[in-house]
Amino acid sequence: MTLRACGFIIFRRLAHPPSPDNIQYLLLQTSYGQHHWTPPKGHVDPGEDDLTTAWRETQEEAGLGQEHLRVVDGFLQRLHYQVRGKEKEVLYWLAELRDPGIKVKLSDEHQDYRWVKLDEACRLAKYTDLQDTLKNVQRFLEKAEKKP
Ligand SMILES: Nc1nc2c(ncn2[C@@H]2O[C@H](COP(=O)(O)OP(=O)(O)OP(=O)(O)OP(=O)(O)OC[C@H]3O[C@@H](n4cnc5c(=O)[nH]c(N)nc54)[C@H](O)[C@@H]3O)[C@@H](O)[C@H]2O)c(=O)[nH]1
Repeated sequence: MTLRACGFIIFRRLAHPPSPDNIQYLLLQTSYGQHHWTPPKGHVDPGEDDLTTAWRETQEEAGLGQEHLRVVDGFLQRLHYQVRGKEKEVLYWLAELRDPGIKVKLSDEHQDYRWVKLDEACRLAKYTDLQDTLKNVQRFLEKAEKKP
């Protein structure tokens, strides 16, 4: 059976420098395994719908809820990779931190977090599919800004 996880790619915009250089992404580092970096996400509980999972995991792992985040319409990315011989599907929605000063609160599952620009986010997220997803987000945001 395919493993399934859902989460949010979360970004914030700082007041300076001018856009798009002010866009930073939130990555969390696991406190277990290879200490890898990903956006907040986690396994779908039995009977739970995907978006509910994304919100629950984001609240549990980063302390961020609907009062802190604004979902960006029109973006949903699916990743497929293998974990210990099993297929895994991960769905990421996109959300912006409403107030860039809001603090992240980690759970025991993570040991560190960083707000980083695209280049550094791609360096931390060492998987090509996740790097491509982050690049897609950046393009998506830059295109949205150019719309009248
Ligand atoms: N002690 C211990 N405990 C673990 C371990 N493992 C899990 N636990 C427990 O599970 C709970 C987590 O539950 P949730 O939060 O609900 O689930 P998720 O958020 O889904 O978390 P996972 O960590 O299960 O899943 P992934 O992030 O998907 O990593 C799995 C593998 O895939 C690779 N990988 C990661 N991302 C990408 C990508 O974007 N692209 C590609 N291509 N590959 C990627 C990565 O290299 C890794 O080897 C924890 O509380 C622990 O109790 C472990 O190794 N040791």
